[in-house]
Parts: sequence; structure tokens; C-alpha cells
Amino acid sequence: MTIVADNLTKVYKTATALKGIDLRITEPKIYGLLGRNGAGKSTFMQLLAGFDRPTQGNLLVNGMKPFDNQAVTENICLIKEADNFKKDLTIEQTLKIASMFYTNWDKQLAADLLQGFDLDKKRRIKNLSKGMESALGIIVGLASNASVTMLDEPYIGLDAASRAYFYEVLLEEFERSPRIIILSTHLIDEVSNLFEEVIIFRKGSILLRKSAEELRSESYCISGPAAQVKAFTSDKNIIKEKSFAGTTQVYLLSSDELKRTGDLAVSGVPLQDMMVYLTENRGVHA
Ligand SMILES: Nc1ncnc2c1ncn2[C@@H]1O[C@H](COP(=O)(O)OP(=O)(O)OP(=O)(O)O)[C@@H](O)[C@H]1O
Repeated sequence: MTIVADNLTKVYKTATALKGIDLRITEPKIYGLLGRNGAGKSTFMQLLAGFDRPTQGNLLVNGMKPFDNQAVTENICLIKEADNFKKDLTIEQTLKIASMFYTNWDKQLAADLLQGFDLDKKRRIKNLSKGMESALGIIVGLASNASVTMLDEPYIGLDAASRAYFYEVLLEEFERSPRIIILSTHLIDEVSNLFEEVIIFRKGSILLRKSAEELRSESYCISGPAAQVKAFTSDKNIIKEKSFAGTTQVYLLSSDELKRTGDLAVSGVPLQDMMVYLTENRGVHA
């Protein structure tokens, strides 16, 4: 699958959600789509799923526009954070409809996940708890086996154990059947290790796009006696600083190999801290 956004722009009456985005996604990977509230993540995913059309620019999947084009959308699955399904239908009916729409539907996986999430297929959507409805969204998303699968904050109401189960099956399924999986989330701490690549949106533009590998190689954790750490880091780009009993630990942004660190200990910065920093702050690295 080749996804190409070219000057992709979406203007709503009261807001410009996407401001001329250029983006190319081709490799099957788990992508983290990050950004503060209102950054444009959901809008991008809705355009990609063919739910809506751009105001300007182009978004093409294998050279075709997704809007109103079943030949494209039967291979693209978007699960939103809510309201994915018709309220009066049962789980069983919902899965049946999904199985008819998505060309690569995996019936066995849907059955296994139904059991894994402990859902009763006879129940109607309107009688499900928030967490159960999210679980059903995850089941449809994964069982769709769509070449482009997007999950837009799909865990609302899911308890910690169910979220852990979701992360586990997401990885398993990706390994079994690699595809483009785009996961939008604010729970960066929990999922940062799933992402092979992150794309961070800010105010309708792309702030940065980097692989987990790049993020790891562009940051360091320095620790040691407070005064020495301070002297060493005074002219550097600090992400985070923690002091305890005369010892200081500083996370630094730097793509150069650190030299003359003396007695200071140098290690890596946890990926989630980098992602949280870049998403929530200025993103000096952009
Ligand atoms: N249907 C709509 N009508 C009008 N404005 C909209 C609509 N959908 C989104 N917007 C606006 O577009 C901007 C981007 O919203 P979007 O939902 O894409 O952001 P987001 O990054 O997904 O945010 P969040 O993390 O809060 O879900 C916001 O200013 C939002 O208010």
C-alpha cells in the first residue's frame, strides 16, 4: 500500500484542521500518530478512510482517492474512539456486516478475540459498556486484516488488563500479518514501545516523523554528582531533569556522540519520555 498526502488541507467552518500536509507512508509498520488535542490526527485518519474529502490537495492510496471508493476502502479500516457501530445490532450482526465489507476479514481471529475480551455475541451494541464497545472496535480493527488499519484512541473505558491484552494481540497480529497500522493515542507511556515510527502532528501540520531508532539515537541520559552534571549540561538541550540526594539525572537531546563525559554515567532515555516530550513541548528537534 502506498499512501501519499500532497498539500493535504482540510478546512471546517470554524477551524483549519490540516494545513497542507505532505506525507508518504508505504512500509508495513506500527505507526504512532501523536499530537495534542485538536492537532488534526482524527481528521487525517477520516480522510484516509474515505469518510470525508479534502478541501485542497490530495490524499491517494495506491494512486486512488479513498472518498466514496469501495475498491480502496474495503482495504482500509478506521476504528474511531466511539460510535463505530449501529446501536440496535447485536455483536454477531456487527461482525457479520464487517466480514462482508473487508476483503481480508479473519473470521477465526474475530472469534478468538471475542473470547479473549469475554464478549457475548448475542448482546446488542446499545447494551454494551464503554469498554466492551471499545473491545468490539479493536476486534473489528484487527480482524479486518486491512492493509491500512487505523485505531483512533480505541481504548476508551477499557480497563488496564484489557488494554494490556489489546497491546499483546496487536503486536502478535502485526507480526503474523504485517500491515500499515496507525495508532493514535494519548497514552504514550503505555504504548511507546509498540511504535516503530512516530508521526507527530501540531496544529494541522507535521511537527516531526522519526523512527523509534532515531529517537533513541538522538537522546542521552546523564547522571552523576549535581555540580558535574550541571557543568556538563549547561550548554545543552535538556528534556527533563531530576535530582535526588546530591545526584542529578538529566535527559538531553543530542544527535552527536557525547564527548568528555568524565565520571558521569551515560545511558539511553526511555522512549516514552522522548515521545511525551516531543508531543507536549516545543519539539526543538522538528
Ligand atoms: N466535523 C468537524 N467540524 C468542525 N470542526 C472540526 C470537525 N472535526 C474536527 N474539527 C476541528 O478540527 C481541528 C482538528 O481536530 P481533530 O479531531 O482532527 O484533532 P485531533 O488531533 O484528533 O484531536 P484529539 O486528540 O483531541 O482527538 C480541531 O480544531 C477541531 O475542533
